[in-house]
Parts: sequence; structure tokens; C-alpha cells
Amino acid sequence: MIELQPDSGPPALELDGLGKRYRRGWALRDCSLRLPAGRVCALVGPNGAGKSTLMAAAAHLLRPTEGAIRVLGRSPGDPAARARTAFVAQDKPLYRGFTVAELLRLGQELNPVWDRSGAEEVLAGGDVPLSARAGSLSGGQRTRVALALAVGKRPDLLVLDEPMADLDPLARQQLMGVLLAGTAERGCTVLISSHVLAELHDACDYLVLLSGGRALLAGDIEELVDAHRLLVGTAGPAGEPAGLRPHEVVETRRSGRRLTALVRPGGPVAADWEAATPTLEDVVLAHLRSPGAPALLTGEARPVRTAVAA
Ligand SMILES: Nc1ncnc2c1ncn2[C@@H]1O[C@H](COP(=O)(O)OP(=O)(O)OP(=O)(O)O)[C@@H](O)[C@H]1O
Repeated sequence: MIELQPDSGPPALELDGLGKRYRRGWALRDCSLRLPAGRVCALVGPNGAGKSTLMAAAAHLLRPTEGAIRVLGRSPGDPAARARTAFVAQDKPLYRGFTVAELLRLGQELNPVWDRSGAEEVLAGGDVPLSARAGSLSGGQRTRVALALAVGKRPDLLVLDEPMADLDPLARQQLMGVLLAGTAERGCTVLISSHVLAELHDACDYLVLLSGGRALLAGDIEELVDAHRLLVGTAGPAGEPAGLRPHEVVETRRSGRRLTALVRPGGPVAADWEAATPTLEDVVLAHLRSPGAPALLTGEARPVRTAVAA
């Protein structure tokens, strides 16, 4: 008997060996991963890791040098993919001479679907005068307008490059709540980058960690954390990590004779190690400090090679 699989539709984002080279070198290199539809995904990584480049490729703002990228099952340049994707770039570009009201009207005119109340809700908590010209707005006000225009588009994929950087802590919290409530209601996929992991932790259920242009971690946050153990023990006389051999070691740190190791267990943990479940922050920081660690992509994040056309 043939078992029928539920049709879950294409992933929101699918990268297969994606590479982007600038004159000075590769910004993304052999980057492969999947982001299933409906997830809220944190995109993290050190400065220059390739986060903005990945986002710009998804928004069809740059052409990859090699590999393939698909957005909602289509090429990023496909009009249907572009209509269903909204991107807020790090510098929040807006037409400076337009008033906020004019920008909102432009959003309404240019988009086949326009969610006026969603856009207004984003603006609501922010004291943004509708009559003010974009060029005269503060950084935080500009952020609100850019986010309002993106949300108003009612996208299926919302790509946000460090959207909260200009906002005060209260505004961050309020806006994140508004953004996520609206997108969760509609099953919209969100890809959001930030350097403040704590800011993303509560909001996101999926994570991509880029390092040196590659995905070092990608997948469901719970699965990623569950794949690791934090081991604390005593270093051997030569200082070498004793009893770690069956495990894949991401990082070891030494303080006196005390040794802490973040590992991906490859068998039972020896009795002389104390084992604990790490936090997401433990896992991310250990990988940031050890960019040479082997990559880990959990089930749904692994690319299905045949599904991606060049
Ligand atoms: N337009 C460009 N021309 C030349 N090099 C570029 C360009 N854009 C990015 N790069 C280079 O590509 C690499 C990745 O940059 P990218 O902006 O994608 O990183 P990022 O992870 O977003 O960094 P940050 O956290 O600092 O915003 C960097 O080395 C950067 O200097």
C-alpha cells in the first residue's frame, strides 16, 4: 500500500550550494539549507558572515555567483515570489521627500494586496506623524515606516535585516509582539537577523547560524539544542580532554583544571563528566568561538538536492 504524505508545500527558502563572490572574496560560499514555511527563523552570525548577502539574494536584490536559491518554491526573480516576499534592508531605504501618509498610499497602490490595518498597527505604538517627510524621521521612526510597508504587503515571507537596531528597548518589545502576532496568524514565514540573541530567543522557533559564508547550524531550535550536551569535568595531567573521544567536540574551555566541553554526543557520557543541557546561547556562542566545528543541519533544514533547480 502507498502511504500518502500530507502536502506541506514548498519550503519558504531553499539554498543549494549558494555562493556570492565580491571583488575581495566570497560573502557566501557553498551555503545549503532549507527554511520550512511558517517558521520564525533567527539568522545569526558574526559581522561579515554573509547574513545581509543571503537576505538580499532571497529578495532578488543580487545575483548569486554560483548555486541555487528558491523562494516559496520559485526563483527569487519570479513575479509571484517577489509579490509574496517583503524585505526590510538594514539601512531602511525610503523615498526621503515623501510623507509617511504618501508612502502608505504608495504601498497600497503598488501592491495587489494591501493590509492597511496591519500597516497602521505597526505604526501605532510609535508616535510617527503621518504628515512628516521620511527624510525628517528619526532612525526608530524610519524603522517603523519600513516595517509597516513590509507588513502591509501581507507577504508569505518576511525578510528583516537587523530591524530592531534603531529602536529603544520598549519599542523593540512592542513591535516584535505586533509583528509576530500578525505573521503567526497568517502562517507567514519570517527570517530575521540580529546580533542580540536574547531578542530573538523567545520569538523564533528556527535558527540559522552563518559563519564565513556557510551555514554552521540550521534547524528547529529545540532539535539543535537537544543535539548538544554541556560536559564539565577535570582535565587530564597534560590538559587534554579526557573521555571525550566518542563525542563530536564543538568546543572545550579550560579554567584551572576544570574543563567544559560542548559536544554532540556519540555514545554514553563517561561517569566522571557532569552532563547538562546547554542553553541556545551556549550552543550559539560555542559555535561562534569555534567556526571550524562540523556543521549541523537538523532534519527539515537539510536540502533535498533534487528539489532545487539551478
Ligand atoms: N556590495 C559589496 N561589495 C563588496 N563586498 C561586499 C558587499 N556586500 C558585502 N560584502 C562583503 O561580503 C561579506 C559579507 O557581508 P554581509 O554584509 O553579508 O555580512 P553580514 O553577516 O550581514 O555582516 P553584519 O553583521 O556586519 O551586518 C563581508 O566580507 C563584506 O565585506
